[in-house]
Amino acid sequence: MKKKKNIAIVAHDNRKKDIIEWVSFNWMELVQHNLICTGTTGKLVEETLAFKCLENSVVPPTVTRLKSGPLGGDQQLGALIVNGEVDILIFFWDPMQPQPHDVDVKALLRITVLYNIPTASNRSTADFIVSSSLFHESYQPIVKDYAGYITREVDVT
Ligand SMILES: O=C(CO)COP(=O)(O)O
Repeated sequence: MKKKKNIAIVAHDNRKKDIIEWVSFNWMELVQHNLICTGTTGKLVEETLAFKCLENSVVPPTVTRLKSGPLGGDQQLGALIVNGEVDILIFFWDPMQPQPHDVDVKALLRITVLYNIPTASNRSTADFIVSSSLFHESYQPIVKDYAGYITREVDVT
Protein backbone atom coordinates (compact mmCIF):
# COMPACT_ATOMS: atom_id res chain seq x y z
CA MET A 1 0.00 0.00 0.00
CA LYS A 2 1.13 3.51 -0.82
CA LYS A 3 1.69 6.41 1.58
CA LYS A 4 -1.71 7.80 0.61
CA LYS A 5 -4.07 5.01 1.58
CA ASN A 6 -7.59 3.94 0.75
CA ILE A 7 -9.29 3.83 4.12
CA ALA A 8 -12.74 2.31 4.54
CA ILE A 9 -14.87 3.62 7.39
CA VAL A 10 -18.08 1.86 8.45
CA ALA A 11 -20.28 1.87 11.54
CA HIS A 12 -23.52 0.26 12.59
CA ASP A 13 -26.22 2.62 13.82
CA ASN A 14 -25.46 2.14 17.54
CA ARG A 15 -21.80 2.91 16.86
CA LYS A 16 -22.27 5.92 14.58
CA LYS A 17 -21.86 8.41 17.42
CA ASP A 18 -18.51 6.74 18.27
CA ILE A 19 -17.26 6.80 14.69
CA ILE A 20 -18.21 10.45 14.25
CA GLU A 21 -16.34 11.39 17.44
CA TRP A 22 -13.34 9.39 16.24
CA VAL A 23 -13.41 10.96 12.75
CA SER A 24 -13.83 14.40 14.27
CA PHE A 25 -10.83 13.87 16.57
CA ASN A 26 -8.63 12.41 13.82
CA TRP A 27 -9.81 14.54 10.89
CA MET A 28 -6.35 15.96 10.19
CA GLU A 29 -4.87 12.48 9.72
CA LEU A 30 -7.83 11.21 7.72
CA VAL A 31 -8.04 14.03 5.15
CA GLN A 32 -4.58 13.03 3.88
CA HIS A 33 -6.02 9.74 2.55
CA ASN A 34 -8.82 8.49 0.28
CA LEU A 35 -11.93 7.58 2.21
CA ILE A 36 -14.52 4.97 1.27
CA CYS A 37 -17.66 4.40 3.33
CA THR A 38 -20.92 2.53 3.31
CA GLY A 39 -23.86 4.80 2.51
CA THR A 40 -25.16 6.20 5.78
CA THR A 41 -21.79 6.22 7.52
CA GLY A 42 -20.39 8.04 4.49
CA LYS A 43 -22.93 10.83 4.74
CA LEU A 44 -22.03 11.42 8.40
CA VAL A 45 -18.27 11.17 7.77
CA GLU A 46 -18.54 13.60 4.86
CA GLU A 47 -20.51 16.12 6.93
CA THR A 48 -18.11 15.82 9.87
CA LEU A 49 -15.03 16.34 7.71
CA ALA A 50 -16.68 19.18 5.76
CA PHE A 51 -17.32 20.99 9.04
CA LYS A 52 -13.79 20.44 10.35
CA CYS A 53 -12.23 21.49 7.04
CA LEU A 54 -14.36 24.63 6.83
CA GLU A 55 -13.37 25.56 10.39
CA ASN A 56 -9.70 25.18 9.47
CA SER A 57 -9.78 26.45 5.85
CA VAL A 58 -8.77 23.09 4.42
CA VAL A 59 -10.22 21.61 1.22
CA PRO A 60 -12.48 18.73 2.29
CA PRO A 61 -11.68 15.29 0.84
CA THR A 62 -14.10 13.42 -1.39
CA VAL A 63 -15.66 10.52 0.39
CA THR A 64 -16.65 7.62 -1.86
CA ARG A 65 -20.02 6.35 -0.71
CA LEU A 66 -21.07 2.78 -1.43
CA LYS A 67 -24.53 1.30 -0.87
CA SER A 68 -25.84 1.22 2.67
CA GLY A 69 -24.65 -1.89 4.54
CA PRO A 70 -27.97 -3.80 4.58
CA LEU A 71 -28.34 -3.03 0.86
CA GLY A 72 -25.01 -4.59 -0.11
CA GLY A 73 -22.43 -2.01 1.03
CA ASP A 74 -20.42 -4.56 3.02
CA GLN A 75 -20.26 -6.82 -0.02
CA GLN A 76 -19.11 -3.93 -2.22
CA LEU A 77 -16.37 -3.23 0.30
CA GLY A 78 -15.39 -6.90 0.35
CA ALA A 79 -15.06 -6.87 -3.44
CA LEU A 80 -12.86 -3.75 -3.27
CA ILE A 81 -10.60 -5.52 -0.76
CA VAL A 82 -10.31 -8.55 -3.06
CA ASN A 83 -9.35 -6.16 -5.90
CA GLY A 84 -6.66 -4.57 -3.72
CA GLU A 85 -8.47 -1.23 -3.51
CA VAL A 86 -8.81 -0.94 0.27
CA ASP A 87 -5.78 -0.67 2.57
CA ILE A 88 -7.35 -0.23 6.02
CA LEU A 89 -10.80 -0.95 7.43
CA ILE A 90 -12.22 0.93 10.40
CA PHE A 91 -15.46 -0.88 11.15
CA PHE A 92 -17.27 -0.15 14.41
CA TRP A 93 -19.74 -3.03 14.36
CA ASP A 94 -22.46 -3.49 16.93
CA PRO A 95 -21.68 -6.26 19.44
CA MET A 96 -25.13 -6.01 21.07
CA GLN A 97 -27.61 -6.25 18.21
CA PRO A 98 -28.03 -8.69 15.35
CA GLN A 99 -28.11 -7.06 11.91
CA PRO A 100 -30.34 -8.07 8.99
CA HIS A 101 -27.14 -8.51 6.96
CA ASP A 102 -25.06 -10.35 9.58
CA VAL A 103 -23.81 -12.77 6.94
CA ASP A 104 -22.45 -9.86 4.88
CA VAL A 105 -20.67 -8.45 7.95
CA LYS A 106 -19.12 -11.84 8.66
CA ALA A 107 -18.04 -12.17 5.02
CA LEU A 108 -16.41 -8.74 5.08
CA LEU A 109 -14.51 -9.49 8.28
CA ARG A 110 -13.37 -12.83 6.86
CA ILE A 111 -12.02 -11.16 3.73
CA THR A 112 -10.02 -8.67 5.81
CA VAL A 113 -8.27 -11.59 7.53
CA LEU A 114 -7.70 -13.41 4.23
CA TYR A 115 -6.07 -10.36 2.64
CA ASN A 116 -4.28 -9.21 5.82
CA ILE A 117 -6.03 -5.84 5.93
CA PRO A 118 -5.44 -3.83 9.14
CA THR A 119 -8.90 -3.74 10.72
CA ALA A 120 -10.22 -1.87 13.74
CA SER A 121 -13.49 -2.94 15.32
CA ASN A 122 -13.22 -0.58 18.25
CA ARG A 123 -11.92 2.81 19.11
CA SER A 124 -8.71 1.84 20.85
CA THR A 125 -7.59 -0.27 17.87
CA ALA A 126 -8.54 2.57 15.53
CA ASP A 127 -6.43 4.91 17.70
CA PHE A 128 -3.46 2.55 17.49
CA ILE A 129 -3.80 2.36 13.67
CA VAL A 130 -4.13 6.10 13.14
CA SER A 131 -1.18 6.86 15.43
CA SER A 132 1.09 4.20 13.92
CA SER A 133 4.14 5.51 12.05
CA LEU A 134 3.01 3.26 9.18
CA PHE A 135 -0.23 5.22 8.78
CA HIS A 136 1.48 7.72 6.50
CA GLU A 137 4.15 5.37 5.10
CA SER A 138 4.08 2.79 2.33
CA TYR A 139 3.70 -0.76 3.60
CA GLN A 140 3.38 -4.17 1.98
CA PRO A 141 1.15 -6.57 3.92
CA ILE A 142 2.23 -10.17 3.52
CA VAL A 143 -0.60 -12.20 2.00
CA LYS A 144 -0.50 -15.95 2.46
CA ASP A 145 0.24 -17.84 -0.76
CA TYR A 146 -2.91 -19.65 -1.85
CA ALA A 147 -1.39 -21.05 -5.08
CA GLY A 148 -1.64 -24.58 -3.66
CA TYR A 149 -5.35 -24.07 -3.10
CA ILE A 150 -5.99 -22.72 -6.60
CA THR A 151 -4.09 -25.54 -8.30
CA ARG A 152 -5.46 -28.36 -6.09
CA GLU A 153 -6.83 -31.52 -7.66
CA VAL A 154 -10.59 -31.72 -7.19
CA ASP A 155 -12.07 -35.17 -7.21
CA VAL A 156 -15.25 -35.00 -9.34
CA THR A 157 -15.77 -38.73 -9.78
O1 LIG B 1 -24.56 -1.71 8.02
C1 LIG B 1 -23.45 -1.26 7.86
C2 LIG B 1 -22.27 -2.13 7.85
O2 LIG B 1 -22.56 -3.48 8.06
C3 LIG B 1 -23.24 0.19 7.68
O3 LIG B 1 -24.13 0.69 6.73
P1 LIG B 1 -24.47 2.22 6.70
O4 LIG B 1 -23.21 2.98 6.73
O5 LIG B 1 -25.23 2.46 5.43
O6 LIG B 1 -25.34 2.48 7.92
